[in-house]
Amino acid sequence: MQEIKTVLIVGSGTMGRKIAFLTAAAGFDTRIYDISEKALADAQKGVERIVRRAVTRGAIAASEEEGVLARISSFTDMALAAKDADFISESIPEDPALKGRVFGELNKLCPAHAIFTTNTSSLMPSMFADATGRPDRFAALHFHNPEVDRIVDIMPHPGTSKETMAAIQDFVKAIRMIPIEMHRENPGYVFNSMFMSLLGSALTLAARGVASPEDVDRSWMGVMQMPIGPFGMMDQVGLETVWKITDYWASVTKASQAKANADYLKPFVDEGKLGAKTGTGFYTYPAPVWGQPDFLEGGLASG
Ligand SMILES: NC(=O)c1ccc[n+]([C@@H]2O[C@H](COP(=O)([O-])OP(=O)(O)OC[C@H]3O[C@@H](n4cnc5c(N)ncnc54)[C@H](O)[C@@H]3O)[C@@H](O)[C@H]2O)c1
Repeated sequence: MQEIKTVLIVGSGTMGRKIAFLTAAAGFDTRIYDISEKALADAQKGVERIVRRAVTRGAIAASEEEGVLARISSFTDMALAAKDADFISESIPEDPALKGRVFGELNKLCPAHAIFTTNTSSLMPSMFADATGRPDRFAALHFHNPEVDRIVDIMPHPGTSKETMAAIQDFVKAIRMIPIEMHRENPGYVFNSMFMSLLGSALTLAARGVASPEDVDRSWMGVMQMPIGPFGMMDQVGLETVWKITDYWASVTKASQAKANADYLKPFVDEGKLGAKTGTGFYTYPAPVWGQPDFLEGGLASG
């Protein structure tokens, strides 16, 4: 398997820029490709903030800051971005047709040895493996929040080669993350599959009017001794993302409760109440009540 020197990040949004930081910090020549100069300009500022936060929390030394930024270059020209790329990490919107089309274009422009990975949250790599044109060198490589945790899922589809899985494992270790090697496709990977069950159960309780989001969170936080509950977590993820995933799986599984849960989330999305990033979701930010010392007592105090 070819040595990996140059990593191409496709899509420079929330995830692409975080992954770009990881690969640049690990010493890889890192290219970011996006469709517009505006997206790349935003990403540049975003990466700078990520680098500064990494220095603050001690993930890299202040003296490394310039070197990390210098290893990252940005492109709107796919051919230039793809030239000599050894490893591709894709983080574009969650649409199998779009992902397949973009990988198909990349296949024509990237070297034959390059490995293709998708950071999809909820799609199966087999849905667009053939469209990549190199299914044996394609798998999902899924990050959670690399600024907070180091867990990364590697999920093959039935056509992924063993060599590709081994090369991805090595790459994950090289960027100082912890690989969770999956043996087969599974919606939600490992962590998210447990996590989505929790969020789904919490949504069901609220959507059916069994208990308020605050009390659902209190229950989870109080019993499990956790600093945040499922609705607080949904606000962190972004309610449009939670809605999209809930709605997508409701349509795939035809589960009526999942559809009711998606409908419960939709007004938040329509009103732009997307959670922590917009200042309002189930809670208001930057100081949500679930972070207050007396939150657990809240039920008693108000009741
Ligand atoms: N946000 C998360 O917490 C998270 C976590 C893990 C995985 N993911 C997955 O990562 C992927 C990206 O999510 P995100 O939150 O970073 O999205 P985002 O909307 O923040 O960013 C998507 C980026 O892709 C760009 N883009 C759109 N079409 C493109 C194209 N044809 N070619 C190149 N770039 C294009 C957009 O301009 C944007 O910069 C999704 O598949 C999502 O499911 C998200």
